[in-house]
Amino acid sequence: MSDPIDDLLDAAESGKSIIKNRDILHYSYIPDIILHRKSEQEQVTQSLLPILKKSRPSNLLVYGKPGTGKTLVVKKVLSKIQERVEKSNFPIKLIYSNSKEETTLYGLLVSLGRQLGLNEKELPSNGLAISVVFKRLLTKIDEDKLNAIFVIDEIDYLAQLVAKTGKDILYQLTRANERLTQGSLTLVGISNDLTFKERLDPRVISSLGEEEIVFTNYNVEQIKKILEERIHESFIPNSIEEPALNLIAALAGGEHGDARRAIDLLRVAGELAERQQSDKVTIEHVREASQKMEENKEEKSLKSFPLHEKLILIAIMKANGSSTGEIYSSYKNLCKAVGKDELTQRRITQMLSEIELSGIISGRLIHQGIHGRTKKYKLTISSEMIKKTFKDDLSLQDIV
Ligand SMILES: Nc1ncnc2c1ncn2[C@@H]1O[C@H](COP(=O)(O)OP(=O)(O)OP(=O)(O)O)[C@@H](O)[C@H]1O
Repeated sequence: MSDPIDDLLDAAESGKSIIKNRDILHYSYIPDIILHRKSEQEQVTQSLLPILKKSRPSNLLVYGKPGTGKTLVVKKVLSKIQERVEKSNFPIKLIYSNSKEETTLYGLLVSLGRQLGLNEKELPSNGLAISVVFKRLLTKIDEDKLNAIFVIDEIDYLAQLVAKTGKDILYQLTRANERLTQGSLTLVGISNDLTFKERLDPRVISSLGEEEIVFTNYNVEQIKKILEERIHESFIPNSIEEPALNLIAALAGGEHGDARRAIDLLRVAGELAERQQSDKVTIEHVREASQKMEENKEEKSLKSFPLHEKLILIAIMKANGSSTGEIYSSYKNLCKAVGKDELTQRRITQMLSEIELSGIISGRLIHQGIHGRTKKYKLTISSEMIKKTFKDDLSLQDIV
């Protein structure tokens, strides 16, 4: 009898492999050529260039929709500067951190501190006041006479973390130079939320946005060129059918030209083709990949909801298209079934609007004559998806 594991391993060893270098399809890969971003590369370089001349660059804000190459361009400019400063003995520190990878402001500051060279003893991973952590970062810059550039990716997320603690750390970061006697600190913020600035303190806006660069959206043709370049490096020749390539470009380029989505689609479609032992990626592989990615996204977003939001979603699933009042009574029953105290109707109404923003449900206002108006909600995803995802949740297993 054949062994199912051996069968698969044999197929993988002897079978067709159309992807010749998987790493090139990873989101962190920095390609040699960055297409369609000449002026953005020039602008970021111009802005950071003073550091090579031993003076402090202005703080910089880089904006643009997701997947428009912001991180890629900034990282590439930093690595080129790094190559050059390694040859000189001017103490420059280029530090990159992503706010989304840290759940607390403390964690983010510690990650910056570690990259500055502060160890656990000099900067413990917890237990200090934020102001003390911040002071230790500045003292390190000062004592070592460092010229530091802090790149903070997804800075809009940091702004949210800061808002939660009520500390004006962003303001302090942007104005750190006033507290340094030696060395300097420049802040480069990257944001894909174009409206995030509107929520900041005006003092922060003026110091953080000393310079601003906006990354425009890629169009479908540009996405196609980026894909062709990547395919050339990562796949064996002639392994992507032209209609498949066009479909990836159209799917990723349709909304706002998201190069990350395009490359992810390409990778997933390539993997599906390999798994099916096909020697070409076809339009069907791309469709399947797109569906799979969409499902993963929905599943991830469903899993991230807190318990009461999940209960609301189950309530809607049970009576799709029902009114706020009906959802509320069904939700109350579910709370009883899982042994949790119910929240107020007012809070649930508010939560419904928040969930609607995520796109998982959609609401429609219904006028009921003399009875006023109510909002009816329905799921935009399948109830199977909700069942499948929540079945893994011990506290929800019995009610889905
Ligand atoms: N012009 C380009 N040429 C080649 N690859 C690109 C280009 N622009 C983006 N990419 C690739 O697309 C992916 C997303 O790019 P990047 O991370 O820079 O986007 P971003 O604008 O920072 O997005 P986000 O705001 O979501 O972080 C990366 O894998 C990157 O290599």
